[in-house]
Amino acid sequence: MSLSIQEIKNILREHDLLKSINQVSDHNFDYVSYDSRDIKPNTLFFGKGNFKPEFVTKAKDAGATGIVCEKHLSESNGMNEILVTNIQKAMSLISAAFFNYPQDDLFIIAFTGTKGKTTSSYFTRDAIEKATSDRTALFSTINTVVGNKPDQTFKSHLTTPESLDVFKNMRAAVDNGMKYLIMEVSSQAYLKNRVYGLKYNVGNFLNISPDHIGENEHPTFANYLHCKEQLLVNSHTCILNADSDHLVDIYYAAKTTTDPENIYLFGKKGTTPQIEVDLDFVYESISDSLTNNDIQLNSVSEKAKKLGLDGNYRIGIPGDYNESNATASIISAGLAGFKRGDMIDGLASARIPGRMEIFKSKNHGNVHVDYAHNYASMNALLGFLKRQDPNGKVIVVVGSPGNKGIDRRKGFGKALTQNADVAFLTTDDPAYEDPMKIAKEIDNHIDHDKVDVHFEMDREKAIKDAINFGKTGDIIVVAGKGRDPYQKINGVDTPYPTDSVIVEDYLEDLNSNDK
Ligand SMILES: CC(=O)N[C@H]1[C@@H](OP(=O)(O)OP(=O)(O)OC[C@H]2O[C@@H](n3ccc(=O)[nH]c3=O)[C@H](O)[C@@H]2O)O[C@H](CO)[C@@H](O)[C@@H]1O[C@H](C)C(=O)N[C@@H](C)C(=O)N[C@H](CCC(=O)O)C(=O)O
Ligand SMILES: Nc1ncnc2c1ncn2[C@@H]1O[C@H](COP(=O)(O)OP(=O)(O)OP(=O)(O)O)[C@@H](O)[C@H]1O
Repeated sequence: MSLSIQEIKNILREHDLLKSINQVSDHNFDYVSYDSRDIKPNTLFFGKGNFKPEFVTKAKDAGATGIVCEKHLSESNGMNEILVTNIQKAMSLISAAFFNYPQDDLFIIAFTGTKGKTTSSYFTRDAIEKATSDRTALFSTINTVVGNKPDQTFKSHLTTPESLDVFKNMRAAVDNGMKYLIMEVSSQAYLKNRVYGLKYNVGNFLNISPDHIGENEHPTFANYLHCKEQLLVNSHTCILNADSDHLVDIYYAAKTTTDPENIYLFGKKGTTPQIEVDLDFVYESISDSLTNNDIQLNSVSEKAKKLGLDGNYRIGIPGDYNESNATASIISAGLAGFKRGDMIDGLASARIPGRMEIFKSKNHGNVHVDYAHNYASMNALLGFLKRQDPNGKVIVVVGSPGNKGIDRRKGFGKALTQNADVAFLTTDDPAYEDPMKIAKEIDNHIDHDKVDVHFEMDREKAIKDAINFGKTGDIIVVAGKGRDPYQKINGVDTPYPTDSVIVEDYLEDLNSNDK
């Protein structure tokens, strides 16, 4: 891979991003990086975000010969300096060119939404994996998969990576023989231009509710919605959940760049969308249990009928909200050319790490480990579990993160009051805040006539206490972290065994002791 200064100049001019170039030599760059700890000879270094001038010196000393940034720095004297009006946009466009536009060789299905991005991405990959002969890459919050060898699957740091990593990972995927890519696109990715210039074959809008608003995230809900809608503006074909809030706004965002003939709306049977546009697909819940869901999908419009997707589908994990996630996945796969028969087995056996994992105990009720970590997901999860088993007590272990999503504290208080009998408030990525202070803020929003509240900041102990509290028939929910292997404490990712492992190990002990 290599890229010349002339090519960079052309790209930046075309996109009106170039301020000036101070060219000291005429050569090609052989490597690109935004991190001074990852430099090779002849690197083009991107000075982005909260970077410090000393990182430029470090990069130069390590072999960087060019820098792209927004302001001149004396530390870059002697380097080829490219000044731009927007570093994030420039980095995305230059990275796509450096990695030789790998997106052109992938059929890309993208998902956005407040909830269900990871689930729908896994559903889609599992559904088509066999039919693609294992040639489906995945960029998800949990794992990044760029090939089939063990070292080609690795843990993700962000839901949607930095643009340079997006294109680097896509190049790896193409070189490893991947033909399809399923990716999650966060609103933050648009706010930070991590996918600037990228187009998707199919873009899904799952749902929207207030989240990720506050310091370091979105300034307002309007900005959050706007950022999410950019996925549709950049998709050749759009799939919209017609049961989503703000549907009119979302539909018109899709229509600005996509012919309505290439917009597919789906909804649950019996609900009336807030828009006077006919649905293309309707799904009906046939059964939802604690082990799986069955749905019937019916095409309504002529264009939907052509996809040949009608029929019954079993979904491998429980949660009635997963019916809409799976419907989006099925239509996405249909638009990629797959038929019902290609995907029914994969969808029926789909599993998502840390989402709706159920662990059975002999005498303490069943334990559900799930990633629910805001009002919408907690309410959907607890509501579903209560409908399944209305007689047991609902016992919930939950915390709320520090320095972000402050609104979640109120949301958890509300969801617990509506659905829970007992809450064990604990620690969840406290960052630079005191976890007890966060727990007290959740508690301020709980109605104590309805919920019995316990405080235990050691998360592992809180989980064990909640299990011990449970009796046969009770529903124990460990929410918010799933198989997340860290607690983010004071800027450090502190290793944590994961909720799932703690529950599994503890129940193994209890079950072998309990008669
Ligand atoms: C607000 C935001 O988007 N921040 C991201 C951004 O930070 P940043 O550009 O300021 O980078 P930084 O880590 O402060 O460091 C500054 C620069 O100096 C460089 N550096 C640093 C140290 C050094 O020795 N040398 C050096 O060159 C770094 O590589 C970086 O380029 O770039 C970093 C990677 O370079 C990300 O880790 C960081 O995400 C933060 C940690 C984060 O948590 N973001 C969340 C809000 C997020 O993006 N979440 C969404 C999901 C939301 C959802 O669920 O919908 C996501 O897509 O993951
Ligand atoms: N369509 C949905 N509506 C409401 N809740 C959902 C939906 N899909 C999943 N959930 C709940 O939200 C949790 C997170 O789901 P998932 O990881 O798929 O969402 P996500 O959009 O990737 O979330 P995040 O952006 O927080 O990483 C699940 O564990 C489940 O409790």
